[in-house]
Amino acid sequence: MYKYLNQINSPHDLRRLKETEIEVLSKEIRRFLINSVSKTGGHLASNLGVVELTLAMHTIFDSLRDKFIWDVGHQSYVHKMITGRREDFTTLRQYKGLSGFPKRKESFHDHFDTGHSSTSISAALGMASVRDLKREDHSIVAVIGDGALTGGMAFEALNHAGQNKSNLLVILNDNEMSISQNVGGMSNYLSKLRTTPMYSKVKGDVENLISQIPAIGKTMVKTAEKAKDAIKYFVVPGVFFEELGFTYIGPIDGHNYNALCKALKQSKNISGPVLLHVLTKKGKGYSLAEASPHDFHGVSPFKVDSGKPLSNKDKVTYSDVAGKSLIELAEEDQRVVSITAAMPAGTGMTGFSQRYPHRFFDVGIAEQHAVTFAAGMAAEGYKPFVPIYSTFLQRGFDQVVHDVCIQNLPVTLLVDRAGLVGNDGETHHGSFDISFLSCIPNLTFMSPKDGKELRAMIKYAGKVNGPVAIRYPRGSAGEVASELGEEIITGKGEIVYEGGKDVVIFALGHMNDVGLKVCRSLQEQGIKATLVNPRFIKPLDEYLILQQAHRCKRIYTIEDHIKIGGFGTQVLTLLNDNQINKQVKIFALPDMFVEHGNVEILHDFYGLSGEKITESIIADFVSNASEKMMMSR
Ligand SMILES: Cc1ncc(C[n+]2csc(CCOP(=O)(O)OP(=O)(O)O)c2C)c(N)n1
Ligand SMILES: CC(=O)[C@@H](O)[C@H](O)COP(=O)(O)O
Ligand SMILES: [Mg+2]
Repeated sequence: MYKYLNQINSPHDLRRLKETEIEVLSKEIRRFLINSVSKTGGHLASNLGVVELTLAMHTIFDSLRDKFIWDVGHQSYVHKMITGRREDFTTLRQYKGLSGFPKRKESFHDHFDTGHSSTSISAALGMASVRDLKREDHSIVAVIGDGALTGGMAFEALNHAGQNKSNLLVILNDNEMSISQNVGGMSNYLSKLRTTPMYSKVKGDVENLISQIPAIGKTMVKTAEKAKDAIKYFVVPGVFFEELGFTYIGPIDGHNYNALCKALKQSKNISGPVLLHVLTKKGKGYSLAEASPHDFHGVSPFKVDSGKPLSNKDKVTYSDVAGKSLIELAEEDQRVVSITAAMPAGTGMTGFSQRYPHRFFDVGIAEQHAVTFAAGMAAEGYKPFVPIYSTFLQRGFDQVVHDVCIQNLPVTLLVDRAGLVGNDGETHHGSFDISFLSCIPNLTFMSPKDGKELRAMIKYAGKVNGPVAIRYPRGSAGEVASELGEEIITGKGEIVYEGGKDVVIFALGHMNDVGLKVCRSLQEQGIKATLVNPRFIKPLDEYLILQQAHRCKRIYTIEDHIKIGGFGTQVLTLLNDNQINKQVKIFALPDMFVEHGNVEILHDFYGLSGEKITESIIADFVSNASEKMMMSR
């Protein structure tokens, strides 16, 4: 079935194949990827686009000695396939299975872990600098997409690399797409490079030509220099990168294996940093993905013929609710705008962007900028909302502190993908936001138990004249009724289930679902439990928490977040400050990076499933009862 693919046991095997055989191999790789990812889910379109590029890199370089750094890393599947991990693709992104991103612990061919965007050039430059200090001579290659190039870190690194002068190859994989359509001035500049009449002109020819312009006399020299510069700007391809100190090669057809090999070889002989501009098609070889690369960027299992997902995708997600609620708010309040850092669809904002194109801003993969941009708008009297994944907000921490909260500006962070996200794993779980946000003065911080409450919280945020954050998870928000849900009052929680005084459970946000199951199971065992939805992480509903803590024998908290600095520790501090000396058990994630896998499996493993929590609470009651018996003897 896979004539040539089956012959590739290591990258060295590539060098035995002829050009025509590489062409067939490329098709086989694409067929393998489509079939395999259609069963497991994963990042498809980006990988289909880099087949020839990856093969050429492995032909010209030796990935055990030379170091490839894949930006974001979602396009590293082909690299994984030909570095001995093809068999593992049945387990892709599953619990204990193959990671969807490069992992140093997975293979000696992976030299740097990625997942968040725009880190590759910095990491590559760091490695190149050590190589130079040690006087070693291997190659370092960063592969960065046009989307990832919109991230500030990439520019910071280009700026440094141009001056540093270390030998370093940056391959710019330009497919004119981020997850959605790419945006920004750099993206426009790359489009111009694609269409320049100098398309394949080698820059040396042009520079030669320029150097032949005669310069006579002092004024003439100056004029000639100016003219040279002007000409250079018009005719030297990639002058932006050239001026930064890079040698620019390209653009090269990224699906032409021979041309790629030639350009990679050429780059090896150039001293200093080189930028190789490669043009590829996202989704190449799968017509549905070529036509709609956005839909096949990250997929759940799907039918290959139709491209339709296998499972029912009609569930309303928290992101959907956020998008709809923001449209409603924008209707009422002209000052409401929405800002995304390259995640319009993932954050549920497609509808908003269509409805209010002039009030919607996609700033590229630039979370820091997104937050400060929002602060600027807020300072001018607008009400910016920033829907952003919890994990990517980590990038914007200082901006939240320095630009939003110190000035007490009315920016609302819609912290999507809070808690464990599942298959993307440790780089993407949203398990730190409570720790890093709740310590910031002026911020109001909430978490809804369901979609209905999210809608109410967004409405409430619209009225707050200061910074607000609302955290909610990836996935289904349950049924969202058309009415708004209970009114949100600052610092007020609610009792969700009144079962009695043996146990009180404070469950944060979506963990109320679990909390409810636990209460019912405990009830069956004769343990009377009450469930409280605190709604607010900041300010805490101190009255309700203290009241319930006084009244109940045992106190538990549940959150989809790490324990350190989380919601439970704040409850603990409150009780301590109020001299309530009862034992509190915090159900939260441990102090470690949680691996990839299905969220239910992970929650169960880390003791956050209804079953595990119920068992643990019952065990407390049993051990307490036996302690009492021992003491009475
Ligand atoms: C800091 C950060 N923000 C957002 C993302 C989400 N994200 C993953 S891939 C991607 C688009 C990348 O586009 P590009 O680099 O051009 O790669 P392509 O998929 O087009 O090959 C985005 C926005 C991320 N991984 N990291
Ligand atoms: C690679 C990356 O960062 C994104 O593609 C991410 O995987 C999207 O996650 P969601 O599927 O939760 O939108
Ligand atoms: Mg791209």
